[in-house]
Amino acid sequence: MSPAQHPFDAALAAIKSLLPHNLSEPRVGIVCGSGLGGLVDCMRNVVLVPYNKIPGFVESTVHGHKSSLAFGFMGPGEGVPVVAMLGRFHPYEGHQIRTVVYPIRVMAKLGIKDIIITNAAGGINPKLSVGTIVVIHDHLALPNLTGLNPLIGPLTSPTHQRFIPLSDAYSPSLRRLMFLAAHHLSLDDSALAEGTYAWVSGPTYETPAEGRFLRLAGVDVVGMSTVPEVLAAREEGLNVMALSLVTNAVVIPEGYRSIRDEVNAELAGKPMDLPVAEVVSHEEVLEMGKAKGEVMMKLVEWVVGEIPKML
Ligand SMILES: O=P(O)(O)O[C@@H]1C[C@H](O)[C@@H](CO)O1
Ligand code: HPA
Repeated sequence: MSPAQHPFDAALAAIKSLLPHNLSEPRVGIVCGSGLGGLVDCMRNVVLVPYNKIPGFVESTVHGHKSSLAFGFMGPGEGVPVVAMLGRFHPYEGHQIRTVVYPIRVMAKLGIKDIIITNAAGGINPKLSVGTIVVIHDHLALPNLTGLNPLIGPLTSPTHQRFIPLSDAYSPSLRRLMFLAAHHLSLDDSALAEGTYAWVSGPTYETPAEGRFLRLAGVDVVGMSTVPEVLAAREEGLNVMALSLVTNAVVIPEGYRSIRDEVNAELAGKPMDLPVAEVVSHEEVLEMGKAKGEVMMKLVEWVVGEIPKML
């Protein structure tokens, strides 16, 4: 790469050199969360571009995340040209926050106008069941509040605004389409919910106290991704929809668990029968992604088919 060349130009040139012309101008971008790479199965004429062929991209090191962009068509008829990230980058992998959002910027420069960002998340709101898909309408980004914001630093384009409002970050039109999709697919009301996503850095899952704190803060689901991508997408001027699949429950059951009470009850000859807190694992997260991925896939496919009719 010549020093005068902008890094985005190198990435765009590498991608385009590997694509047939009809796939090189995608309209919609999709980010596949943990266990949700099956979304590629509803794309046609798929061409994969491995991340290691794209300057500026790194590899995803997380199990369940591949490392390719998938280009293809989705939806009825000719279909809508889409690009899907099979595998994302998380700051906890050791990637710089700018690297984490770099693919979003590249997809924007390829011409996408709308982006659907998916993730696996822990349920904080006890009303949400494992397997529910949550349409995110707001977020609480603890790392942003303490200085890890992907938009810190020099602007990456002279057309970007320095200060980005987030009151309208999650497109009401796209969210509306999602609920129409659920109706169209005759899904139960409980299959699709709305809620606030908390971004935490990970890679540790929440302690019970952190779970309670997030609940008190009005959070519905918690995860380790998505928000940096949303911020970059908004800076790039994209319409954003973000979806969480609830893969596990975070909040511990009421009444759990005083060891002193337990010991005293045992000593009094009346052992307590208390529930044991769930211990979450990434394997469980991936399994739920596979089990419910098909519902997510059908919803996303329907929405993508409708997007060109939106304007
Ligand atoms: O990439 P996402 O947010 O879908 O993955 C979630 C958060 C962590 O990366 C991982 C924890 O199991 O799943
Ligand atoms: N916490 C944070 N991130 C997650 C979780 C969780 O419980 N489940 C899936 N991603």
